Amino acid sequence: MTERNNLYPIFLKTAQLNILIVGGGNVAEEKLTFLTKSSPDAKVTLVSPMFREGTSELAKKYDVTLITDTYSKEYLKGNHLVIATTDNPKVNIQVYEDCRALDKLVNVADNPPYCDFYMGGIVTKGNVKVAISTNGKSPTTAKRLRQFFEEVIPEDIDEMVQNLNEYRKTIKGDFEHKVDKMNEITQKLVEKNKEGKND
Ligand SMILES: C[C@@]1(CC(=O)O)c2cc3[nH]c(cc4nc(cc5[nH]c(cc(n2)[C@H]1CCC(=O)O)[C@@](C)(CC(=O)O)[C@@H]5CCC(=O)O)C(CC(=O)O)=C4CCC(=O)O)c(CCC(=O)O)c3CC(=O)O
Ligand SMILES: NC(=O)C1=CN([C@@H]2O[C@H](COP(=O)(O)OP(=O)(O)OC[C@H]3O[C@@H](n4cnc5c(N)ncnc54)[C@H](O)[C@@H]3O)[C@@H](O)[C@H]2O)C=CC1
Repeated sequence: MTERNNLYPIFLKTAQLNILIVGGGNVAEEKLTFLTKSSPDAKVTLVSPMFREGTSELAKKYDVTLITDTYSKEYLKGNHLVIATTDNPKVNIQVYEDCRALDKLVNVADNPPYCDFYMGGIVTKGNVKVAISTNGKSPTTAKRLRQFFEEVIPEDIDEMVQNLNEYRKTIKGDFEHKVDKMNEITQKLVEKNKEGKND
């Protein structure tokens, strides 16, 4: 049987969660860059003996706290999600084990077996967000797909979402009637794609 991706994507309300990144090097900066690009309201703390200049810049721009120290278990307190990015595999695995013991979700960025979740490729257009994962098999494919969808999803998709949001408030009747109406007026979206037309 061919393999399939069994991961379940969820859309986290980052404004009401605390995220800890352990480490302050290239990988930490990459993860922080994509995290804040998608979720500028994310509350993030980094703990590391050293930080890159770009990381300090991001910390000034967003809700990011930098703690200059080596990792210890105490830093997990108050954090819901943890991402370990140090260049010391023993430290990363320690972070993983400490998190599992406390039922916190953890990602060891360079080590898929030690991830409860993966960071994905992300496209945001107004209220619409698309997240992409290759099941950890090819991050570069996730990046290319992200770039592809950034191109093909129209910039005005948010206008349609806003209009439909207004319209669904105006439909009278029971739930079933509303569902039928919403399905009816959005039917053309999928029909067009089936016929390969874009206008
Ligand atoms: C499993 C996962 C765990 C996680 O980090 O969450 C993971 C793991 C690893 N990444 C590695 C390398 C690279 N990662 C990228 C880029 C991204 N990686 C991201 C996610 C993930 N990376 C998760 C799986 C997601 C999925 O399911 O598809 C993205 C999508 C999101 C993000 O980083 O936030 C972001 C693109 C964002 C964007 O552009 O939109 C590039 C490309 C580049 O930078 O150009 C390279 C270099 C090329 C290469 O090596 O392929 C290595 C090898 C390290 C080594 O060789 O030692 C491992 C470890 C391994 O696979 O074993
Ligand atoms: N550079 C890359 O693009 C990739 C690197 N990797 C792997 O990921 C790991 C990290 O890579 P980089 O970020 O490039 O390394 P790096 O050397 O740039 O950063 C490592 C960071 O970890 C911090 N650190 C070390 N011990 C610590 C501790 N006890 N507590 C807290 N922080 C600590 C360091 O101060 C530094 O900020 C390496 O194992 C590397 O092989 C994996 C994928 C890609």
